[in-house]
Amino acid sequence: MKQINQNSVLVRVPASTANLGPGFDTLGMALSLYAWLEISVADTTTFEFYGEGNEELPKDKSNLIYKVAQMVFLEAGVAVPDLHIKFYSDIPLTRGLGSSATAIIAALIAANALIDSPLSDNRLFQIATALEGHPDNVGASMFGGIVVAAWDGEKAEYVKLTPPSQLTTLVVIPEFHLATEKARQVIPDELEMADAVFNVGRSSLLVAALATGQLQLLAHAMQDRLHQPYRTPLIPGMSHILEQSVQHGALGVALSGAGPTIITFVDRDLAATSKNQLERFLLETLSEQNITASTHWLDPCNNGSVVMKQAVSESLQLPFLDRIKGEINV
Ligand SMILES: Nc1ncnc2c1ncn2[C@@H]1O[C@H](COP(=O)(O)OP(=O)(O)OP(=O)(O)O)[C@@H](O)[C@H]1O
Ligand SMILES: N[C@@H](CCO)C(=O)O
Repeated sequence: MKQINQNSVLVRVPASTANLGPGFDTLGMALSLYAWLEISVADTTTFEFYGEGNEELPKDKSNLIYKVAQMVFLEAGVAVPDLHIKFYSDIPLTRGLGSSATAIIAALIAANALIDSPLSDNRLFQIATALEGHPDNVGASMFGGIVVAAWDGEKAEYVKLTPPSQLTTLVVIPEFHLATEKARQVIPDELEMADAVFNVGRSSLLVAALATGQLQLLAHAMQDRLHQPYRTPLIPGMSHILEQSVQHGALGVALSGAGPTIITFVDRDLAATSKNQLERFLLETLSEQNITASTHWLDPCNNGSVVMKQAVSESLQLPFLDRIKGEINV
């Protein structure tokens, strides 16, 4: 068995929005909202979680982060150590911003870095895709930018695009949780050919529009008939937001991942008054349905996961995080 040379590793992983409308299980974009994971070799396995909802996560060896780290050690043929796991996340759980993908990617990258990275990034991506069941969130969280990916159940292939510099996003995050598993159950097993053609056209146009910076095409290109129509009953107010956001200043709009968060794509030079108007529209539409929500302006994040270079003695404490959030621009 190989030996572990480092004591501690800290990684930062961005949130992601999946599908971008028509690219179900295929398109993902990293967002400027982050989770941090620090793992250290320890005598017994212990956990510290910070961030909304994270204190509820299992704090034993059934925890996703612990189990995924073990997969890396096992595949690399390294003696499985006990770990001290510290996780801090600004990414809300079960809201459509890829929290499960960030946990998986963070665990894979941190565990691999702890043992001097014997597994390639591509291998980590393959493991992450198989664990998550689709490559869109994990690809974006790992590589950053916009990831276009296809998985056949065995192998995932992807291309990363740099998001257009004019593009920013406004997300509206409802207070309620919606597990991806539940939001996948409502999608039918079969599809009309006309709807399939509709989505192939929109998804292809969307990738071309994003690759060439033709943001005026987003309103058309972000339309979907594959999953959003079936998920609208799960999110009251969503159909009105999908229909009306462009009239309220957005370039395009989509359900973020499996929801309930809705993401609007916005020209970063849009006038401040129009930005405020869009924000009000989103919040008021949900409020009319008695849904409390918050809005956040999030830029696309072109960097994927990063192993932070910091002294091993520094730990993942909140004052430390405040400092790295302010100082490190990766
Ligand atoms: N840090 C973590 N440690 C352990 N489990 C986690 C962690 N983060 C997320 N999870 C698991 O992932 C679940 C959320 O995943 P889910 O796919 O339902 O939503 P999401 O990933 O936030 O949204 P989406 O996939 O739609 O973008 C949580 O309920 C929890 O079980
Ligand atoms: N593509 C996935 C993303 C959420 O994990 C879905 O829409 O179900």
